[in-house]
Amino acid sequence: MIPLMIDLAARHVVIFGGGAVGARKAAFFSGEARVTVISRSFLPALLRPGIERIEAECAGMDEAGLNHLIRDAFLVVAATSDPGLNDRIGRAARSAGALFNNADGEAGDVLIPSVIRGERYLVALSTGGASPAVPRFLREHLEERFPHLDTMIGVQARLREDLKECIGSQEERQRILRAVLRDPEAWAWLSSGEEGAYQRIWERYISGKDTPY
Ligand SMILES: C[C@@]1(CC(=O)O)c2cc3[nH]c(cc4nc(cc5[nH]c(cc(n2)[C@H]1CCC(=O)O)[C@@](C)(CC(=O)O)[C@@H]5CCC(=O)O)C(CC(=O)O)=C4CCC(=O)O)c(CCC(=O)O)c3CC(=O)O
Ligand SMILES: NC(=O)C1=CN([C@@H]2O[C@H](COP(=O)(O)OP(=O)(O)OC[C@H]3O[C@@H](n4cnc5c(N)ncnc54)[C@H](O)[C@@H]3O)[C@@H](O)[C@H]2O)C=CC1
Repeated sequence: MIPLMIDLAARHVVIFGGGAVGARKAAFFSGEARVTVISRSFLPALLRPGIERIEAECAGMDEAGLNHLIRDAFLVVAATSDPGLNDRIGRAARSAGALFNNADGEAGDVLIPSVIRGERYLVALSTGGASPAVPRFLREHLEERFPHLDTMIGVQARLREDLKECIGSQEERQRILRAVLRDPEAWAWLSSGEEGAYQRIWERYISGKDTPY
């Protein structure tokens, strides 16, 4: 499997199963795609505008019934508690040419990763299905460890432009950018905002006498 970033605006994502897993997948997609959840019951988290719901018992549904429900889907997610049903949904999705993610049953052709997203970055973590607790653990660890990552990216972006004006050697510029990333104090300064942190970093690494890198 390989990671891709896909623009789902105006795409239709059809999710089977209105439990905790179906609700999590719906929240994941509903910021961007049109989302329909099909289930015989729905958790309260799914009872909100922006998510279309179809109440249906799918166990006895024939292929034609399933095909009708996914007819214009770009991606189909099976998140019912019945792996046999999930696998049938997967076969229908494949024959309709839609991508398929299976929350429980035979693996589909799409896995949903843990995602850490800021204004200027996106990290997706996966174990390929081996241990879903690990991507979540890593997400929580990284969120806690780097609460100001967006600010650091802003500082780095500005620094790399400004360094081009005053330092001719690319190797030297690279060394400074990397030294800032490894400097615990630089990370601590970020909590006071981008401007203040930038000034202190500039002073330490460029205009000041102290060049610790
Ligand atoms: C294969 C995959 C299919 C798919 O859904 O795409 C899948 C499958 C299964 N997960 C199960 C259980 C758990 N899933 C989580 C958490 C997440 N699971 C997610 C993805 C995936 N889960 C895909 C592979 C991802 C990968 O590894 O790369 C995340 C990343 C994204 C998301 O779902 O939103 C999200 C974290 C989001 C976040 O918080 O950042 C936790 C942890 C927890 O919640 O604390 C547990 C309990 C602990 C455990 O069992 O590990 C079970 C039932 C096992 C059983 O019956 O015991 C199955 C079915 C099976 O294994 O057959
Ligand atoms: N992929 C993942 O990240 C995870 C997957 N799982 C697995 O995913 C499955 C779903 O988990 P939960 O949401 O916690 O289960 P749940 O039991 O809370 O929800 C299942 C949903 O599917 C619906 N459903 C079941 N059979 C149906 C049918 N015949 N027709 C229509 N709707 C039907 C139910 O009404 C319910 O809304 C479980 O098998 C679980 O082991 C569990 C944890 C994480």
